[in-house]
Amino acid sequence: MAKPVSIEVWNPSGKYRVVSTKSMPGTRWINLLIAQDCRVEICTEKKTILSVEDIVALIGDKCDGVIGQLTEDWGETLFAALSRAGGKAFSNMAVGYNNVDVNAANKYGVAVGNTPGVLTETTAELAASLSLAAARRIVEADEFMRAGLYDGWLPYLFVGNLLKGQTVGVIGAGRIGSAYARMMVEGFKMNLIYYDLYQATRLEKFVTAYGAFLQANGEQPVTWKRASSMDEVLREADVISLHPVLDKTTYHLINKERLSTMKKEAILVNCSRGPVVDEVALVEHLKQNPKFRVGLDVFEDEPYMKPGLAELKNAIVVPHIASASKWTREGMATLAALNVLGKIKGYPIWGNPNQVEPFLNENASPPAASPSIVNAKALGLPVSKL
Ligand SMILES: NC(=O)c1ccc[n+]([C@@H]2O[C@H](COP(=O)([O-])OP(=O)(O)OC[C@H]3O[C@@H](n4cnc5c(N)ncnc54)[C@H](O)[C@@H]3O)[C@@H](O)[C@H]2O)c1
Ligand SMILES: O=C(O)[C@H](O)CO
Repeated sequence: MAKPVSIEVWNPSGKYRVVSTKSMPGTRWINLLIAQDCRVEICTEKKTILSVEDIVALIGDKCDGVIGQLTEDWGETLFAALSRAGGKAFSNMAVGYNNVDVNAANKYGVAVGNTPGVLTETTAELAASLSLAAARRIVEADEFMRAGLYDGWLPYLFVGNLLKGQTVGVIGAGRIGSAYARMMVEGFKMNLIYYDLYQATRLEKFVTAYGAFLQANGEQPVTWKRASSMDEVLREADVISLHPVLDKTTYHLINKERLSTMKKEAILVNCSRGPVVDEVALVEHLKQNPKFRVGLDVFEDEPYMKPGLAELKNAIVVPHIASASKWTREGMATLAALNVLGKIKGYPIWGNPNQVEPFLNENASPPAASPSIVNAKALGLPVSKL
């Protein structure tokens, strides 16, 4: 028998029981659920990562839907428990859903939601911040200053890399990868090389138009290239940012062999998922190549770092905060709640998960749809014509 898990209850008399495994930013998501007759239960346990047993206890005997987190293991056990409790909806409060076994959800007929779009620019901004911080050695310089080591300007003090005119490489040019590419091209006049399974047509058009604008103004135009292999990006780019989904094809995409093909002074940024990089190989590479720098938001065994990483001056490490802006986190909570609510109410699925703005407008009621259900097709759920 699992021990009871502490909760906070909103609208106790609500007809539908919706559980959130964590407290989430803002109150709009709670109000939207209450307005549609939901009793909202929020887990208030102090520990950061809930176990499968904790979540089974939270689901209990009757539960219509759950909002969960990317740190939780949503597999056979949890979907079976949710299904037994009468639940038909689960949403991650995240766009990535590599922590969810979608086949298990399909088996129990549970819709799986995610939260695309609302975190695109926020995540791209953090990737750009890490790129700049690594290029200009901002964290090292900050530590030096605070340690009282600065005794006057010197020609060699914290010399880094100029981004203008260098090449930015993007692996996974989807929503976030494309937004990051635009920031680096437009903001720093970098040339672009990208690799994705699909052509990023809008991104290519943007760089072409921006290059023409620069040329018309007497400046060096920026260029773009769609690489035919990932290795081409690794060989040619000065700054490389990783933005693919994590799946079998991207696990350890960056390994010892591939690191050795990169420029000795390259910068590698990872704001996707930790296991996209073989972190042990990365630590070794950083030790052997002190001018190679990394900016990491995600780690292979979160919350842990592989031994040696924390001691390296050529690594900047932050705790998975790429989507951490107030607007984005409140929006993620809203989208996750509306995914669950939409399924409970029998609404159709929103037609375009890349355009979720109508759900985020605080001054209007959200559309009667679930914003993004990743297994809608597998479950045969109807798609909204709105
Ligand atoms: N660090 C964070 O806080 C944070 C925040 C948001 C998203 N993410 C991660 O970023 C990922 C991407 O998010 P998105 O909204 O841009 O998703 P997206 O689906 O729009 O983009 C992912 C891209 O990866 C490409 N891709 C898939 N397999 C590939 C492969 N083998 N090689 C090259 N490209 C491949 C896809 O074609 C797609 O264009 C999420 O799945 C999530 O894991 C992390
Ligand atoms: O996938 C996501 O949404 C992130 O990792 C959380 O910000």
